Amino acid sequence: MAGVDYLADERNKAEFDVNEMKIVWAGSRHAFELSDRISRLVASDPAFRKDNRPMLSRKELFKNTLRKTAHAWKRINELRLTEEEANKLRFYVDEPAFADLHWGMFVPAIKGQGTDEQHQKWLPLAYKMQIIGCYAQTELGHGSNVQGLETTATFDPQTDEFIIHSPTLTSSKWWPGGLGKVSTHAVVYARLITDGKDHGVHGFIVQLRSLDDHSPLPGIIVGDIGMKFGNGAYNTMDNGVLRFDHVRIPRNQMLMRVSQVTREGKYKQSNVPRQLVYGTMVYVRQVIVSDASYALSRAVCIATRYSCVRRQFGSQNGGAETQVIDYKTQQNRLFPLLASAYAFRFVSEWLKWLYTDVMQRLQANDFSTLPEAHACTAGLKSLTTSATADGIEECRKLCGGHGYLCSSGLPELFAVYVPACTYEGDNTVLLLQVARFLMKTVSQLGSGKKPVGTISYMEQAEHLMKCRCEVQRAEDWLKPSVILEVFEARATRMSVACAQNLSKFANPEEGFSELLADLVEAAIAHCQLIVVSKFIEKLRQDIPGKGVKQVLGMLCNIYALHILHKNLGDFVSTGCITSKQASLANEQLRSLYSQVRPNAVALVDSFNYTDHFLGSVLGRYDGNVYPNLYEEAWKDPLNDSVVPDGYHEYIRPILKQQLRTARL
Ligand SMILES: CCCCCCCCCC/C=C\CCC/C=C/C(=O)SCCNC(=O)CCNC(=O)[C@H](O)C(C)(C)COP(=O)(O)OP(=O)(O)OC[C@H]1O[C@@H](n2cnc3c(N)ncnc32)[C@H](O)[C@@H]1OP(=O)(O)O
Ligand SMILES: Cc1cc2nc3c(=O)[nH]c(=O)nc-3n(C[C@H](O)[C@H](O)[C@H](O)COP(=O)(O)OP(=O)(O)OC[C@H]3O[C@@H](n4cnc5c(N)ncnc54)[C@H](O)[C@@H]3O)c2cc1C
Repeated sequence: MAGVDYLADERNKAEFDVNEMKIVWAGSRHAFELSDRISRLVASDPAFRKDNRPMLSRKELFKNTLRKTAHAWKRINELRLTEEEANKLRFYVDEPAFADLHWGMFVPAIKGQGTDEQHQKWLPLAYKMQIIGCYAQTELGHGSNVQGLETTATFDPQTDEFIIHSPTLTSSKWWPGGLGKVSTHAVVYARLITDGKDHGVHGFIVQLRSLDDHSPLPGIIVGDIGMKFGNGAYNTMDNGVLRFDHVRIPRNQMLMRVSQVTREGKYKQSNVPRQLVYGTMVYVRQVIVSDASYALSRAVCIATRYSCVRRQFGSQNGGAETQVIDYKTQQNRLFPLLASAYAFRFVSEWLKWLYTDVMQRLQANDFSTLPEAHACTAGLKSLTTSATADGIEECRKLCGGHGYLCSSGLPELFAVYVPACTYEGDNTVLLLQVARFLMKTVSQLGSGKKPVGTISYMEQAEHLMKCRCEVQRAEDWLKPSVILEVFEARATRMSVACAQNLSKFANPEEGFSELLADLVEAAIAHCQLIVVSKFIEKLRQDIPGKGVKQVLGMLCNIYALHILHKNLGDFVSTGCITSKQASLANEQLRSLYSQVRPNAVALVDSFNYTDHFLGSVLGRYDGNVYPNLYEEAWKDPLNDSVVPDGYHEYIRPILKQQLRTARL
């Protein structure tokens, strides 16, 4: 029945002001209004339809993405959208496309690594999309090990040019999004060679295709790397392969903010750290943390609404069966994910602030916070994307069999999302960067160098190494100071244990290699502490709206206690808590699930997702799942005819044969 809200009872149970929570989730009233307006704009435009994606062939899918991207660009210009609005529009269109890399990596790479002159030349062209660019770093042979890249950029002083060359098969650029079929230009990372000397990896702007007919320029071989995981999903993106055969570019197309090559071929370094060459990755990792909260919240929204609609067992006297959300097992799987979505949202807001702060400092030649920004973006990218990928799959399972249908939206969400664990740095490799940062910090304790920012808790290392958790009753676990101290103690003890074990090796690098698995765990403990502490910090702010702060407090405690429960081995073995305190934490967790239960649907409504964006029959706002699931099935092309194509060739002969056998 149209217009009936099957989730109305659930919505009536809410104990907080949903409209105020929507503003908290969005970040501000301005962000909420903008998001709300743009998401409706996209949802109401038939050109942005996306429910047919799983049915399309790769070619159809890709052309469809080109059409949508062109339509989005047209609307952005017609409506004179601001950069913020245009980014939101692309977000709600919800289809990975070359434009993500153009705006998300090509433009930031030029901004971050180019000189003022290079900005003046290239940015206006890129802003108007008169050129389209991608970020060509990874090669067939090397992705994680950026210093191992093989592409060369050799300076030719005769002609004042660089010669870009792919000396081996493994030096072929491989993976860059937007490269395969669309980009006219790329920021290419290559080893800079002047006068026979290798100066390591630097960025260069290289034109790949003609601006007249789109054909590859001489010396360039370029194409798509082929079909990826899942139908539809990330196959809207033309991840590409690229080879150079002595391609010449003018000297002024080397991005020269960090280092320069003079007309005479002299290599000079500016007064800035060479790691700024990696700056675009720091920027995107920060964006990816924010994306994690959105992807996880989508899956959680679908699973929560459907868990309220779905009933199994427990009917008494012919009454309704139990809503599956009322099973404690369902709550124990779902509510920590709901809490994680909020936790990741808040930590990503903080990370955005950190990134902006670092950028402002860099402008003033203050590079002191760069290592911490690198560790935080790398670590949180790793933590949040791994948890989100696992969380989406868990949400699929929480929806039982129907979760496996494409119309649930979950298979595609999972397939699109999982590469986030790999791109912008493999998650394990990134955690090892955090571990290096931690080991450096521990080694400097007592040297007079004060740990600052997210690592400042290590200043109390002496106390944290021996403190005892004061929890005696389950309610004691609700105290933020208790949770913080326990997480700080665990992180400190795990890092210090690694450092002590490292010191037993004569060769530190050998020790690091041997202890990789422990180091990764110490890094995770540190990152989880950051997420918990930023959630607690958020709750210290003034948060208006009836019941909003209270319900966020419940989610914060669920996030922390669930992490504690899942990592009991760490907490107990490092002596941070006793097994009795662990069981009290579990008791408190169960009680928190009961408190959150009536608020569950309202908490996912607060994400303010349109049905278009969710793209899920199971997650529909009105909860009217079954008739729509039924209707959706009939739309499958297999149901276009009653007797399937192939019946006469393949089914009938078998049946006839069986008939003959049966007669015998
Ligand atoms: C608002 C607009 C929104 C638009 C949309 C945005 C789109 C974004 C959404 C994303 C969605 C989809 C797009 C996917 C696109 C994917 C793109 C890519 O994958 S691009 C390729 C990414 N590649 C990697 O991430 C490679 C991973 N490897 C590395 O980063 C490094 O090489 C690393 C970290 C492993 C270092 O290795 P190594 O030990 O060899 O390091 P070095 O010797 O080079 O340096 C050591 C030294 O430097 C410090 N360091 C390292 N990295 C950084 C950094 N990034 N910043 C600052 N400092 C860094 C390191 O800590 C060491 O310091 P030290 O003091 O010496 O210990
Ligand atoms: C969908 C997608 C989009 C992408 N888009 C782009 C793009 O636009 N531009 C671009 O340049 N690149 C892009 N990439 C490439 C991406 O950045 C790399 O794939 C990523 O950095 C991982 O590197 P790798 O493939 O070399 O993995 P590898 O490093 O080969 O990893 C393989 C395994 O080895 C392990 N490993 C590697 N090194 C270590 C170590 N030191 N210690 C312990 N374990 C280790 C890893 O944990 C992993 O398990 C994209 C990739 C994907 C999947």
